[in-house]
Amino acid sequence: MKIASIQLEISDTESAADRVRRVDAQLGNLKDYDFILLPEIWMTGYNTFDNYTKEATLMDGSFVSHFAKKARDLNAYLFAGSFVEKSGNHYYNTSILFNRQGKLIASYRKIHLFTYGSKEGDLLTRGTDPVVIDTEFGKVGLATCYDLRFPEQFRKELDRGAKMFLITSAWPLARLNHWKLFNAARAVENQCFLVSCNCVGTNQGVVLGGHSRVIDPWGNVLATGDERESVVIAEFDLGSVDRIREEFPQLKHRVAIN
Ligand SMILES: NC(=O)CCC(=O)C(=O)O
Repeated sequence: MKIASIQLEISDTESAADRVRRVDAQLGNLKDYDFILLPEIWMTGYNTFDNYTKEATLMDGSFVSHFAKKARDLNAYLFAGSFVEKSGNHYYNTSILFNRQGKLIASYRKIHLFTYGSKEGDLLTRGTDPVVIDTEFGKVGLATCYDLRFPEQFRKELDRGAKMFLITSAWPLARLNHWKLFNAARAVENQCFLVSCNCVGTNQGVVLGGHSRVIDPWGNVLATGDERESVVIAEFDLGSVDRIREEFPQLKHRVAIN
């Protein structure tokens, strides 16, 4: 399975339309990938809270239809990162996954909204449902940035059959050590592959941390970005998850603790 994580630069000077054009150009260069990822609220810029309600779109709006077509053109699973979704009087941080035919096969509303120096929790409604979706390679669990700090969400996804986690993020450089730690911990404790997509650049004074990761169930970093815009790529066999879990059956040794 070939995977590409587009570690996008976010700046306050680029318009959303220009950023979409730039992403389209990057996608155009990614031939023969099975999974492609984009970061969290990348079109608006995660920290540009004043634009959240202005730029919010419906689930059947232009953001979704645009990337449905891209997935079809690329013949790839496209995890298009997240956008501000408007639904009735509520706004959500919603990530979306398309299959190779451009069908929207999963949408996930961020459960753990970030409130530490962030207006996300004031502006948005939190999601309630962890998401795991079947793909031709196996089951995949979705999560968004701050969710990484909450292992119980990933355990729930494991219990629903996840063999790989896809993470969309706008995680700052200030807590890069936590980012690296949680990326590895969620992979190792659940014996899953984990692929993350973070932003770089400076958005509303927040320096974003990059270091998008591809991590195997042993915690080995198969690929990583640095603090510059790049496409992080890796190739691995998701079938190896079953072999690793057989060889080192840690998940069979769980004890229900009340
Ligand atoms: N976008 C986010 O959820 C940021 C999370 C973060 O900065 C942290 O957990 O630290």
